[in-house]
Amino acid sequence: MINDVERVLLSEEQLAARIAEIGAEITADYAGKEILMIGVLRGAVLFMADLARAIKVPVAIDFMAVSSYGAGTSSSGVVRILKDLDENVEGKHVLVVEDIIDSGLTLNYLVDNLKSRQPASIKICTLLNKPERRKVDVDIAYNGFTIPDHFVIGYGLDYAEKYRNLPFIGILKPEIYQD
Ligand SMILES: O=P(O)(O)OC[C@H]1O[C@H](OP(=O)(O)OP(=O)(O)O)[C@H](O)[C@@H]1O
Ligand SMILES: Nc1nc2[nH]cnc2c(=O)[nH]1
Repeated sequence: MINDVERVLLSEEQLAARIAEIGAEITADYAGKEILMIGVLRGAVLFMADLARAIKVPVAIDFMAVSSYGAGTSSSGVVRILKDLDENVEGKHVLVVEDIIDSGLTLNYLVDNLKSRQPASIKICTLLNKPERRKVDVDIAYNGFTIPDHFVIGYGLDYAEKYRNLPFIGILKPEIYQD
């Protein structure tokens, strides 16, 4: 698995340090409130688990699964809800947690969908942001790292369901996906 990595973009230590910072920022911004964190399966799971523990106000957790990528490396633009929330978001302070925002198509669809359910507030937190590939505007409240346009894997992010358990964010060797 490690031999498929061209280079480490963000080390385990860099990820932990930045997540501690974002957690402190979110804790201050939501003082006196409760957060409903909505994780976008499956990539956001590792980030969400670490971020939740860095936040000191009460956090409830729910998940949505949407599909836009299949096994390829770019978004089709067609977003489907594969799993909806278990919680009602009406009147809640929703924090949508993503691993990466690339074209923005997934989040754009998801946020519109969630807004129609009348949360008290809705904000987006992403670990990684790839602005070079943006197709639609996304309003990001908390951004871990802005990264260049490489296909990255690890710390939740996959290629064809592999590499999610790498503890760092790495750049995948192009020959792995350019057959
Ligand atoms: O900004 P976009 O171009 O829409 O891309 C971002 C989306 O792509 C990835 O999900 P993916 O569909 O690969 O599913 P996964 O999280 O299960 O790996 C990522 O987790 C985001 O949800
Ligand atoms: N694994 C992975 N998924 C993505 N979805 C959008 N961009 C990326 C990326 O660079 N890596």
